[in-house]
Amino acid sequence: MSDSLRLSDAQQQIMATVTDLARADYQQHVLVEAGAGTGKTTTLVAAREQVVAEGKGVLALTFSNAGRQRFADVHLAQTGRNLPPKSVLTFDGLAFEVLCGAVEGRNYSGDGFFTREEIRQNAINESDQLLQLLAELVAELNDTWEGDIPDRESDLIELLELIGNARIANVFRDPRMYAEEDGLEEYQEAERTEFLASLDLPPWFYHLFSRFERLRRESRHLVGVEGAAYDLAGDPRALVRYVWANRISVIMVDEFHDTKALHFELLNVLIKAGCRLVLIGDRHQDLFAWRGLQPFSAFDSAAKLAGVTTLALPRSWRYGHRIAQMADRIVQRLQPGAARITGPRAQSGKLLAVPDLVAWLAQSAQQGVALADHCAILPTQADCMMLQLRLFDAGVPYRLVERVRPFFQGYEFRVVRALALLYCRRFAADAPFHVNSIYAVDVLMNVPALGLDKESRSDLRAELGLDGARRMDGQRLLNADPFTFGLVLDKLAEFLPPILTRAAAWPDWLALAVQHLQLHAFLHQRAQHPAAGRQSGLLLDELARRFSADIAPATQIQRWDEAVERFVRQRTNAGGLSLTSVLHAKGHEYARVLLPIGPSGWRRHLLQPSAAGWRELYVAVTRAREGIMLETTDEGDALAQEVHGIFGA
Ligand SMILES: Nc1ncnc2c1ncn2[C@@H]1O[C@H](COP(=O)(O)OP(=O)(O)OP(=O)(O)O)[C@@H](O)[C@H]1O
Repeated sequence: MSDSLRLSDAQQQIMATVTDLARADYQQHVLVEAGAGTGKTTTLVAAREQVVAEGKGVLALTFSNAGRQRFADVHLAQTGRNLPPKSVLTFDGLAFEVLCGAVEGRNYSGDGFFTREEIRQNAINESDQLLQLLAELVAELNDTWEGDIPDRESDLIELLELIGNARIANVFRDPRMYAEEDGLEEYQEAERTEFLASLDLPPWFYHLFSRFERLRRESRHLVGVEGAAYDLAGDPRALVRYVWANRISVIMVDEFHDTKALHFELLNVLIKAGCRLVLIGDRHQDLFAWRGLQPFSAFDSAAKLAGVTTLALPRSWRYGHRIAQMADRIVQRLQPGAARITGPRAQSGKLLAVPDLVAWLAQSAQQGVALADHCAILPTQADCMMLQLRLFDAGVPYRLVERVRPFFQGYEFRVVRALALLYCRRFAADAPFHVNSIYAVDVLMNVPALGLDKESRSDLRAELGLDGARRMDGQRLLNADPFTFGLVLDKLAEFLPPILTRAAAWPDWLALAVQHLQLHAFLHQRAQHPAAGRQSGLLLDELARRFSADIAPATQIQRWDEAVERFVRQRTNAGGLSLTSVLHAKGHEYARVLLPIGPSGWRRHLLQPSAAGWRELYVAVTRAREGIMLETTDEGDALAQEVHGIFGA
């Protein structure tokens, strides 16, 4: 334990209970419910040291890689030592260890999930192989589904993500999904379709999911780390062998709020293997509101375990009483009468509300204010795109955290760019050629309203060099030249609906194209969830508005390219503001958290409150150590009142 950190009484009580649990000769468990920033990870790391000192084998589990890294970092900071290998794993990481591991020449997995030879040859895992398997399956299924399943590489990556989420959510354990395809009565088929529609999933998704899972299991080489917990749930004895062989008797789960039914099944297996559980989490940080499914109540299930002691950590260390008050007001809306969240009075926390966040940031950047410890947190990635656009315009340097894409690589930007190119080629001077234009056209080719069949699409892709080999850095080697590119545009233009083949002035043509190519529907279908689909539509409108300026589209494209290049150069050496979505902000902390309260921000969370929405706002607010900064838009009394009600601003 580092000298600078003195554990509070509540933290010490947890330590003492964990020590008792490790020493006791009967099975006990501890469940700690605590608010954000109350020192959950800090306490768990300290408790782990104590259990190790008792001579017991302990395994710490988290859900995300970020959580695992944070656990390891806190351990290093507290003890000055690195954790021994494999002592903190994600659930999927543990499952992978178990399914691929062996002890004294015997696999943990009873039916020899992998042979030693396979492990030696490293034949396992590799998401590239998963992608290949999925690509083959999609190609096969598309014969039946007439090309409805999107099949570009980026689509396949998104489909893998969707399949991963479907696994965690265990949606296909729903009785409506059980029946085998061949034996389905008509009404069962209707029920299944309805269930899929209620999750906003297309009808082919069930077929894709179930066939993919079957193939993946059969091929055995293709178990990836991601989603491995799902496979392990089908082989519980392997898990028992693993903990016995490694003499693990205490399991600690950080981020317990992320436990889904699937993971709880594994925890039950661990209990049957004789392990004691130490579970710590914050029920309000469960953000897994995937497609409107009822979240699994891990805390309620854990509270019913035999021999469980429930404890709490009441006080935040991260932020002072002012931010604690905001967090508390959100929690009270989620769960009236919930235990109050408090923070030290001496550490007050700042609240600043400005009408234009971007202008404030631009001014601060000019005055040399370091923005590196500031993070703008938005509800979805699509919201991040909109803010990016504003930051980009104002020349404010920013850094994208985790999977947030630069807006100029998003579908919305690419599809509008491709339309501008088509217009140039058909009605104006020739279309400017640039590698980004090839990617843009590739997106447009997938718009269903254009009606390209699979063959035409793949011919055009081949002409653009999009099926070509990859370079070492994973980028494709695009070999199209301006001449071929022009021909591809001509061929693509043949698929335009008649109304778009008639000459019209530029911005009017663009508006017609957005409407007649049903681009909102296209983006909605590609979004991970409906809210993201709506935001994606707003971004499309905004980009279309920008491209509608009274300047020739060719000039506009060139200007964008120059601006993007400038921006990328500037970004590489700037310690700019971080920008992320709430999902990726989890587990991190920043000095200042910036929350835009506009249409592409937290507005709908305040005006159309829902439990999932409140949880997201709670996570965003509680990432702040020193202050919250709001961008308040003048959108009427109702919003102003809500902002006042939560933030006191
Ligand atoms: N006893 C203590 N004294 C001083 N600071 C502490 C103490 N316990 C925790 N902290 C500090 O409080 C902050 C939050 O701690 P920690 O990350 O462990 O909280 P958490 O509850 O796991 O957070 P989250 O809810 O975001 O996962 C850290 O900066 C940590 O160093």
